[in-house]
This record gives sequence, C-alpha cells and structure tokens, in this order.
Amino acid sequence: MAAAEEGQWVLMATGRSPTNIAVIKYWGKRDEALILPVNDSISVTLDPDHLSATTTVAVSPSFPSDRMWLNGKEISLSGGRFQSCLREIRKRAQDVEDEKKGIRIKKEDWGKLHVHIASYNNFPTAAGLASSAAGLACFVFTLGKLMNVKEDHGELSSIARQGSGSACRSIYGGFVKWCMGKNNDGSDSIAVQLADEAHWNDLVIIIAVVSSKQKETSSTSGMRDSVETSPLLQYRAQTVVPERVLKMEEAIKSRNFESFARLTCADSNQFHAVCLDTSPPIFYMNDTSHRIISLVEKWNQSEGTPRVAYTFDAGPNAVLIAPNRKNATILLQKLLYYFPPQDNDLSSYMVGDKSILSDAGLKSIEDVEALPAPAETKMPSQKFKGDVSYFICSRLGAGPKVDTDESLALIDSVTGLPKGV
Ligand SMILES: Nc1ncnc2c1ncn2[C@@H]1O[C@H](COP(=O)(O)OP(=O)(O)OP(=O)(O)O)[C@@H](O)[C@H]1O
Ligand SMILES: C[C@@](O)(CCOP(=O)(O)OP(=O)(O)O)CC(=O)O
Repeated sequence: MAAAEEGQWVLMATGRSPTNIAVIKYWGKRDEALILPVNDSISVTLDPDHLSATTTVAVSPSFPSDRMWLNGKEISLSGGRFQSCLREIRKRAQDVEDEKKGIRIKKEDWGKLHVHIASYNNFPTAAGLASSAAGLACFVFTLGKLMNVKEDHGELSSIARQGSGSACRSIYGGFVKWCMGKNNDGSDSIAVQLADEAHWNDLVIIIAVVSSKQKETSSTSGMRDSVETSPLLQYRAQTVVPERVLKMEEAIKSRNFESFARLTCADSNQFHAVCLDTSPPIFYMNDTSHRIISLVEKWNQSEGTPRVAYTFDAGPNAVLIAPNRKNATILLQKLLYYFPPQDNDLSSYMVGDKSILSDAGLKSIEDVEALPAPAETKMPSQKFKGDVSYFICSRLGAGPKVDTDESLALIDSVTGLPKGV
C-alpha cells in the first residue's frame, strides 16, 4: 500500500452480471456449506440490458469495516455465503497499481483493507427471477476485478457457487452447464459454457411476471426439505437428469428446438413434482402459472410440434422460450388475449424489448381487446385481467462485464459511500 497508505484514496471497480434461467433444474444439495448439488444443471443466460445486477466495489484505508448496500439499503455482510465469497476472493488477490491515482496495493495488504460494496438489480429482487444468481455472480466477478484476481472463469464460478448455487452459471453468457462434480471439497463443481449467446440467437424469451412479491419458501430451505423427504428427488437426480443433460446438450448443439422444448417443459414439470412430493408439500406455481402451461400445451399439441417452451423456477412466474420472433409474437397475442393489463396501459405492461408489441400488431389497448380467442382452446373464453403483473421480453445475453465509465459507479469516489447516501 506504499504510495497512499496514509491517504484518503478510494479505488473502485464496477461490474454488471446477468441472471440465468435453468432449463434443466438444480434442486438439492449434497453439501450445504460448500453448495454442492445432487445433479448437473443447464441454463440460459439472459440479456443483461433486461435482467442484471450492477455492483461497485470500493477499497480505501479509511474504511473501518466491510459494508454492503443492496438497492440503496444497507444489508448485513455477516452471512456465511457473503463471507465465503469474500474470503475466497481475498485469498487470491494480487498486487494492484493505479499509476494515475498513485495507488499501490501489495497482495499481502488486502487482508488488512476493508471494502464497501453497492449493488443494484434492474429487476425485482427475491421474486423468483434469480436475483441471487445475478447478484452473487456480480459480487464475485467485481471483487475479483478490484483485487486483480487472475483465476479463470471456472474458478470464479466455483467461488460464486458458494454464494448461491445458481450464481455459478451467471459467470458465462449463452448456454451454461453446472457440472455437479465428485470431489468432497467442491473443486470440480464448476460451470462451463456450452455455447455462447450468438450460437442460437433467434431464441426469444418472454417472462410473465405473475407476482413480484417475495416468496414464502426460499429455494435454499425448499430444496433442503426436498432432499430430506422426497423419494422422487433421488430418482430424478440419479436416473432422470443424467440422461436429460446429455439430450439437452445435443439439442443445444444442433439447435433442435423440438427436443430443447420437450426437455425444458418436462424438467420444469418434474422439478415442481418434486416440490409436491416434499413433506410438507411446496407450491411455487399458482392458478395463473397453470393457465399459462395449459395455453402453451394446447397450442403445442394442436401444431403437433412444440411452438414454445415453458419453465418455472421457485415461484409462479412463467419463462417462455420461443424459437423465433414469429412464434414469440403469436404467443404474445395468445397471452394478451387471456391476460390483458389491469389498468389498460399497454406500454408499461411490456418491459425489456418492447418492440415485440408492435411486431404482434399490438399498438393500443383496442388492439388487445380486438384479439381473437386462440383457435385451439376449448376453454370458455374467460379472461384473467390483472393476473399477470407485467411481461418482460428478452433474449440470450453475454456474461459479466466490467464497466469502466466511472460516472456509472454506484459509489462516490470521494466519500466511499453509495451515491445519494
Ligand atoms: N445484486 C445483489 N447483490 C448481492 N446479493 C444479492 C443481489 N440481489 C440479490 N441478492 C441476494 O439474494 C437474495 C434473494 O435471493 P432469493 O433466492 O430469495 O431470490 P431470487 O434469487 O430473486 O429468486 P430465485 O432464486 O428463486 O429465482 C437477497 O436477499 C440477497 O441476499
Ligand atoms: C429453482 C432454481 O432456480 C433453484 C435455484 O436455487 P438457488 O441457487 O437460489 O439456491 P441456493 O444454492 O440455496 O442459493 C433452479 C435453478 O436455478 O437451477
């Protein structure tokens, strides 16, 4: 810390990390402390413009302790998961030199320095949209940048895994596999990229946000109960998933949407069946989720081949994956027929890539009201106005990135505190 040991300098790094949605689900740990899963999982990384965490990490000799702010509010860093990630990154910290600011930090000094961390999610936190995945991946990635950690993405993924299992997959863009590994120390439980986001870039992702309230059963406690009580979980982990993972890798490699969609829907349904098989049973989906499944299944059946895939994480929100823009617009017309906006305001009903609305010919609420009932449905033409809070239209995206523009940092470079605090 030679140059500025006694000074009031603040050194910062800012990063942005995407969220991810599993198409083959992780559900169940064989080691709670190290977060080692009972099966491999596969995910798609979403476009960070639509769903991501941005994190600024600052270090200064004037900070008396480590502190963290999430979405503007101070939160405790004392939890074991944040502490594991901090410890693992600090262990790997290297010399850092910022010539312009005249700051030199030697690797052995990092243990004595404290950090301030501010993070912001551009989508709802703790609402079943995998904020913990984006958040913990960003935490590890950005700390690693500040501390000049040289380890590769595989190693970073195994550190992010100790923050939240699904976070290890947010270290890469595109299609990602979390290999469960065999070692007791977790050294081989890492994420690998199967293909980048350009490999299959016509996929369109529409998320129906059914509820953005915090859920009743966290993924962590839900999967603990499933491991302890569900016989179906054992069968799924040992017999079903290993075969499904191979087929899913093949479907992704060959861009075979039919196979991709069948596997994705089947795996989501089996994950929720495991939740029901848990004692006491866990219900993450609600009536709206079930209606969306039914709408998609009827459409897919009437066409004889899947037009769209659905998957649901530990919450009622539907993640719908269409193979192209055309199917996505037809899907949107069907969804809006059943789930028109509560307040008739179409523009705030779609976030992310809003242009999908005009592609679907939906420029005003009158266009929504004029939509015909989907032909394949035998449901009475009942509508469920207000049952979906809003939709997000997104696509596949890239992995974590550093933001070098200091004006975008969430921490003030003079005070070392979050901007606006
Ligand atoms: N940007 C962030 N930086 C650091 N930690 C975060 C961030 N965002 C979320 N978290 C952590 O993740 C927790 C929320 O995780 P939780 O699993 O409850 O919800 P979720 O990840 O949104 O949903 P799910 O995992 O079911 O999809 C927060 O309480 C916080 O501890
Ligand atoms: C249903 C899931 O989204 C579960 C995610 O669980 P978390 O990664 O949030 O759980 P912890 O490891 O306990 O933090 C499926 C998935 O993302 O694979």
